[in-house]
Amino acid sequence: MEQTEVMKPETLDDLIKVLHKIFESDNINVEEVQNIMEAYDSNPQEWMKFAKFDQFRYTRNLVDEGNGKFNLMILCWGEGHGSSIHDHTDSHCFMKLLQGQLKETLFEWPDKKTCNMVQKSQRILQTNQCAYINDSFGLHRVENASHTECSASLHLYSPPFNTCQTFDQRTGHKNTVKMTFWSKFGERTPFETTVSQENN
Ligand SMILES: N[C@@H](CS(=O)O)C(=O)O
Ligand SMILES: [Fe+2]
Repeated sequence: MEQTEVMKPETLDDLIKVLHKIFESDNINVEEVQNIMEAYDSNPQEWMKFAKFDQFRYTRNLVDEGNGKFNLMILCWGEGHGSSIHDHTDSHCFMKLLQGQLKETLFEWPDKKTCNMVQKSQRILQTNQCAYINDSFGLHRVENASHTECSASLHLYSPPFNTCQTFDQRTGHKNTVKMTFWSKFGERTPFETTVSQENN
């Protein structure tokens, strides 16, 4: 597939503009998106207004709805916060570190007969790095393993989705959970719509 030359987005707004352009097409070049997201140098001044932390669990903060083609959000991870093992509902998932580090652990889909969860690999993502996953790669769990620093990550999901499956590491049993936003466009989401968040 043709890849337009990688230009460097100078700001988060710039990055969002480029992403809109790329996602006008129905054929997504994963490497191109990954390169563009990685090329943006995280500047906390530009994304601070979206980054709302919670004391107890990681938060999902919607930044842009990508003309219906993608959801762009900032996830805020306090010390020790992590997600459960989960899938990505057949979507593309790009995850760029804006601040701190995150540990990503990959798992195979549970064995149909034994329900065993097999760990495939583990890596530490550094600031500005952009990782990619979809369901064909397997499942993952993401954690801020630091006890002293918080982390923030920019996630792009295409197409957008609002439920996923989570898996119990010991039994391989799965649950469908609703995913909600802690804030949208910098404004805290009203309480009623956030109580069912369960993916952490
Ligand atoms: N996929 C997760 C975050 S992560 O652990 O990759 C979510 O959207 O909440
Ligand atoms: Fe994920």
